Amino acid sequence: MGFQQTGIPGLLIYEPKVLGDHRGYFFESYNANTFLEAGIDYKFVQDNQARSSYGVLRGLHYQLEPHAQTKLIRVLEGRILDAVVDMRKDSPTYGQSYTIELSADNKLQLLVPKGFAHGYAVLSETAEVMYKCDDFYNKSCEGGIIYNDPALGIDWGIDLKDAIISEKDLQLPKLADITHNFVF
Ligand SMILES: Cc1cn([C@H]2C[C@H](O)[C@@H](COP(=O)(O)OP(=O)(O)O[C@H]3O[C@H](C)C(=O)[C@H](O)[C@H]3O)O2)c(=O)[nH]c1=O
Repeated sequence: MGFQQTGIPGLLIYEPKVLGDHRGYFFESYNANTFLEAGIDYKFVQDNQARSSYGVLRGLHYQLEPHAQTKLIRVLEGRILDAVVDMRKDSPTYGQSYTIELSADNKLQLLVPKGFAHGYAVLSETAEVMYKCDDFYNKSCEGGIIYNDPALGIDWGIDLKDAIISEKDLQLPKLADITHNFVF
């Protein structure tokens, strides 16, 4: 319960305190004071929610400054393989990817700071994903990395020949081919 390091600076797993009783359970899915007590101070301004079927793969996406986004991701229904890539040029873990299964059952959340590309693949029949962002959507600041970039070697947990991917995401570049200067 609480926050757990991932080995990548700033990328944290959060496990909420689940209060069960004879009716079911209750937990605070987000409480700013809980984060502040851990020295984590983000001002989330936008909540996103997406529903997908098995095999849908969204990402890997990021937004550049001045609209780079920190995200707090959780799953309301089903299971996903969540994946991030550290794109912070001055980071000791630049170019490293990290994956974790997030699900309605494990109730784990992933706190992804600005400077990461983010994506997920749906492992269950359907999945409902919700995430908080600390900056607003801005299409002109959007960027991304192709999901199967061999340099990242992400195992999405699904058979990629069955993956359901947007045309936009199929056109994304490899990390090595991204020329713009990341400003995070
Ligand atoms: C992200 C976003 C999208 N939209 C609109 C734009 C499109 O008309 C429609 C679907 O957008 P998109 O295909 O970019 O949705 P995803 O592929 O789920 O994108 C997300 O994928 C990965 C997992 C992420 O982490 C990002 O938050 C986000 O890029 O929603 C909005 O109106 N507001 C938004 O904040």
